Amino acid sequence: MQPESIVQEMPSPAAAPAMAETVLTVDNVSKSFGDNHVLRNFSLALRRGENVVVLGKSGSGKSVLIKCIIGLLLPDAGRITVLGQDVATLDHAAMDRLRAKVGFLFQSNALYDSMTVRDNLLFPLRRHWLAHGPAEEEALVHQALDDVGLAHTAELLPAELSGGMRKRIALARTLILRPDIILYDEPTTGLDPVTAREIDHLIREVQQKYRTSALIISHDMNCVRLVADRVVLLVDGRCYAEGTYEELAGNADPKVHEFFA
Ligand SMILES: Nc1ncnc2c1ncn2[C@@H]1O[C@H](COP(=O)(O)OP(=O)(O)OP(=O)(O)O)[C@@H](O)[C@H]1O
Repeated sequence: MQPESIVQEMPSPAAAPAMAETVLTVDNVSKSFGDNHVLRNFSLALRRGENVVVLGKSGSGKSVLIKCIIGLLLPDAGRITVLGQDVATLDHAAMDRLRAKVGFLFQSNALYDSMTVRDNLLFPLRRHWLAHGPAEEEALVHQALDDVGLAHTAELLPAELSGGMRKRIALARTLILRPDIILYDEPTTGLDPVTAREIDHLIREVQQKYRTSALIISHDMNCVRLVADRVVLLVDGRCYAEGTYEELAGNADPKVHEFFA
């Protein structure tokens, strides 16, 4: 019989004082839809400056997990803490303030097609009242575009950009708010292999430049290998295994091995 999980009991953030500050904890979260028990006592911790990839098969609950983290779904049990705040206790205004510190890179990029790149970047800035006047806005737009290597694209429309460029602009729109945490939903899906690797490197550059923490959902094993400091395997609703890419790649457990075969 297969074990339910090969992970040791997750250490609570308080029990890991030697590690960097924990910026996000998912603590024994369960979420079901009727008889479909998607998350079952799932736990993970994300530390400052760390990239954690959640790896799971299609339908394993990765999107449900992200939705619980950003407060779009309410867990049936367990607790999610983001930057020290219990997500379940936040009212709309507090959740909105928290979302300014947690960037979310949608798989679809979710750019506004009718707006220029500049206006796409200004949108979150103005929504969260984070810039003071046109000169500061312009400087922030320029810095964010420079960070993703697309300083010359401010006047272009999303339709005038390649898929990889749109992904970079979506990341710039996230970066402009200087988030503490970035949640990446399948960041390389739909991109050709060369462009996908460029995005992987950009994810690493952002991590190193701004010391952001990132939770990344990905099926792309090259992406996982390149961006993950730690990989969490979501199997049967649980954290089945966790470790570095190399540790898990060398794990002989069949449920772990099939991801790396
Ligand atoms: N709002 C909802 N109502 C009912 N069931 C849902 C809802 N959202 C998700 N589910 C179910 O939860 C399960 C996990 O879905 P989820 O989208 O999280 O999977 P995933 O791991 O992100 O898959 P993929 O990699 O294919 O995107 C699926 O069985 C799905 O049908």
